Amino acid sequence: MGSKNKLKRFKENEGFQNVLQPSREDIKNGFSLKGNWKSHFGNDNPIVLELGCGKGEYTVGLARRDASKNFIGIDIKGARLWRGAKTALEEGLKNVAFLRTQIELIDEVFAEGEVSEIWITFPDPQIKYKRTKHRMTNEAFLNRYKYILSPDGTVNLKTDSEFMHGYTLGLLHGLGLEVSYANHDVYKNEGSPDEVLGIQTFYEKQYLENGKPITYIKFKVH
Ligand SMILES: C[S@@+](CC[C@H](N)C(=O)[O-])C[C@H]1O[C@@H](n2cnc3c(N)ncnc32)[C@H](O)[C@@H]1O
Repeated sequence: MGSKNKLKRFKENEGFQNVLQPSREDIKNGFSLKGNWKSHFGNDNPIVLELGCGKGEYTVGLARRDASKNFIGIDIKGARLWRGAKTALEEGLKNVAFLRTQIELIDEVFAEGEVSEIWITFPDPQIKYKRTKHRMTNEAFLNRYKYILSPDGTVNLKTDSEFMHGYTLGLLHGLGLEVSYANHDVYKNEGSPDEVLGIQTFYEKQYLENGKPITYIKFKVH
């Protein structure tokens, strides 16, 4: 995408009421919506997050299917999440928001137990050892998810990366955490939930065109 187009999207994001772009200072000084997301949505419905949402296919796709929950897509790239925000506005989806921030700050933007479910969709696997700290299912991230999730909250990981799939299963096993469901090729091996098969992301479509198997794990962190 050209820089002119990006700038146009950044400008539009500023006017979208479903896009929140707190500065690092806003967050460090005590983010106003932390523990108070119901004031943004005007209801107390369960909150579901999509982390590293890109264009927000899961945020929008799940929101279309379930009006009884609120969905928040989080990504640092404003020009990408613009796509999901624009679609949600065009379709009048009131249960959608996008938050432009670092996932590392997640426990500063949501209060303890404020979130009911997390989707991690096609994260960069960060295979190199020195990149371990950026891997979105490492132990430090799992601890952040544990803090913001309600006691029966769940995490969903959908990825093309066999490395990420195996790494996460191994880590969960080592930590004694419950894996509710795992599938290493969701379109070949039956049994995945409808929302796993029925919503495809931008990256996923590219991986599918190249014949890569798509994996899925549903797990708990408490
Ligand atoms: C491989 S893309 C996947 C995007 C989308 N989920 C999809 O499947 O099409 C990973 C996304 O995660 C975002 N991301 C990676 N690390 C992040 C971080 N620490 N905080 C916020 N966003 C991050 C990137 O900006 C990128 O949009």
